[in-house]
Amino acid sequence: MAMANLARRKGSSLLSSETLRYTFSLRSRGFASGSDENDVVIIGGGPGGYVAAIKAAQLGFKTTCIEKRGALGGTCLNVGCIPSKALLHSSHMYHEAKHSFANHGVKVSNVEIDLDAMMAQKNKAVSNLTKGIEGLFKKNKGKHIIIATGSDVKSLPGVTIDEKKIVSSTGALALTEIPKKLVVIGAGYIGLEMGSVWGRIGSEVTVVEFASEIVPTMDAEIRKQFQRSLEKQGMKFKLKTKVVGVDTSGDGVKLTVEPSAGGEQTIIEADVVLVSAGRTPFTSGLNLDKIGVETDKIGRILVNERFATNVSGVYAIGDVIPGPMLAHKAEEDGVACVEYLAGKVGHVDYDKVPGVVYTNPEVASVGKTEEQVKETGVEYRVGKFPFMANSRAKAIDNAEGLVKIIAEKETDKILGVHIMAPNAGELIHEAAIALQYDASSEDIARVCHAHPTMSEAVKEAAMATYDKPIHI
Ligand SMILES: Cc1cc2nc3c(=O)[nH]c(=O)nc-3n(C[C@H](O)[C@H](O)[C@H](O)COP(=O)(O)OP(=O)(O)OC[C@H]3O[C@@H](n4cnc5c(N)ncnc54)[C@H](O)[C@@H]3O)c2cc1C
Ligand SMILES: NC(=O)c1ccc[n+]([C@@H]2O[C@H](COP(=O)([O-])OP(=O)(O)OC[C@H]3O[C@@H](n4cnc5c(N)ncnc54)[C@H](O)[C@@H]3O)[C@@H](O)[C@H]2O)c1
Repeated sequence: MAMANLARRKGSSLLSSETLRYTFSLRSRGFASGSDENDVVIIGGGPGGYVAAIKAAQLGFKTTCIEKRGALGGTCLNVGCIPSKALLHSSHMYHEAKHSFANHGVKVSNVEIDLDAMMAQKNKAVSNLTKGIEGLFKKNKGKHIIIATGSDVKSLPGVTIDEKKIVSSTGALALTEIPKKLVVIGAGYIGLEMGSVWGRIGSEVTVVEFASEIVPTMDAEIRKQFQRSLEKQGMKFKLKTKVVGVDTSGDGVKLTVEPSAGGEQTIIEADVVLVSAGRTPFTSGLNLDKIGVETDKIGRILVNERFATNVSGVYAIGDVIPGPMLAHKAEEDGVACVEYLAGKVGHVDYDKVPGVVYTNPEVASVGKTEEQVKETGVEYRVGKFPFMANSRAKAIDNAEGLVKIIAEKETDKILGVHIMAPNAGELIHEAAIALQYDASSEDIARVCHAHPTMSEAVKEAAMATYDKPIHI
């Protein structure tokens, strides 16, 4: 019986070029069955790699996964999606207990944070899930080797990450004390999520952002409301500002900042600084230049629609190639890539990958922003519905946010959906399906939605797009 073969490599020395050459030779052999060789070797056990490995085994390939970390799951499970969502949930519960329970007639006194317990709960979630993948590997038999080396934190000139005073997201997920003053560099996904975690449990959070707005990729109207909401929660923003120097010689950190366009410098003091100004593809140690794999200016491996690089037999998926740096996108890449290898047709549409910022409220979107639609020159309609007019949101006293739908004027085909709500990350999937199947706003509006649910706001926004809503 074929057993799961999990080859792990610890330490910083990554895959040798020898292993990559080995991968080519396997591909050129055309996945001959009955041999002791692997059909598919996958480098990296993150969401891209481990999902590709499972799919490859399901499709009958002899597969091996090579992972340098001591656990599977990659950035996402070990130091990304999962631990951050664990801390977001714990800190949210604390915040609710302190600020919202009383409104619901629930009296609590002495609400306190036990940071060790909070971190232990996060660590438990991570280890359960990473072990779970090993279970999935065994269940799917076969030798599994996953390839997809993911991404790493993008460093900033003159800012050295020590994971103590100057931390990346990895350090921010494991602080042993609540910093009095946290400065976040970059108002993107990581900055706003981790800023929320520490802000909720007591840190004074200042976010320094180079651009003139937070999450520059977000629909502008939603973004403005989102920023106001975060400001109400106490987060401070310094937009159009860049960090030009960092001094860690004293007890804390002194950051020198100046306007992005240049100008007068000021000093911001912090106990901890989080560097969250983007991530960069991770290909260190792969000797890509030696084997001639083409990359773009920022180091992303270039692939065709079948995930093949310019070097025969070499494929790439996930954060290491162009496209949204998201776990679910990496998973879709993994499945599609292996399906192509099996002679089937794979499918990933990068224009329909949902994105979610897991703050409170959450902000979720799929498809185009209004600004992007405008740029295409297509005539469009916008329908909106505020949660203030949604009965479930009112019943639970959490009615911040809205649903916004953008549809082509002539055909009513939905082009983009943007939701700000406590559970926007769940609500967005109705819209993702609608976009995938080229639905019109009327299609959504005519589907019976259960009452009372937050999803009714999606239906009402759809009604507002092609006609009129009922409840406003
Ligand atoms: C703090 C944080 C929060 C995030 N939250 C979310 C979220 O909520 N939702 C979401 O969709 N995305 C989130 N992301 C992004 C998500 O983690 C990535 O998009 C996703 O992990 C990419 O998957 P991947 O398989 O391409 O790469 P990775 O998950 O980075 O996995 C690559 C793996 O390859 C291994 N590796 C690298 N080189 C070698 C080598 N030479 N040999 C062997 N192994 C190697 C690495 O050790 C790593 O385990 C978050 C990221 C961070 C940092
Ligand atoms: N909820 C999620 O799905 C989730 C959560 C965390 C991370 N991620 C993924 O991880 C990736 C990396 O996250 P991130 O927050 O580091 O990147 P990001 O791309 O989301 O945001 C980076 C921000 O930093 C700003 N910036 C860049 N250089 C700067 C500088 N020198 N000074 C000040 N600001 C600067 C950018 O304008 C941008 O707003 C994200 O793109 C996302 O794909 C996703």
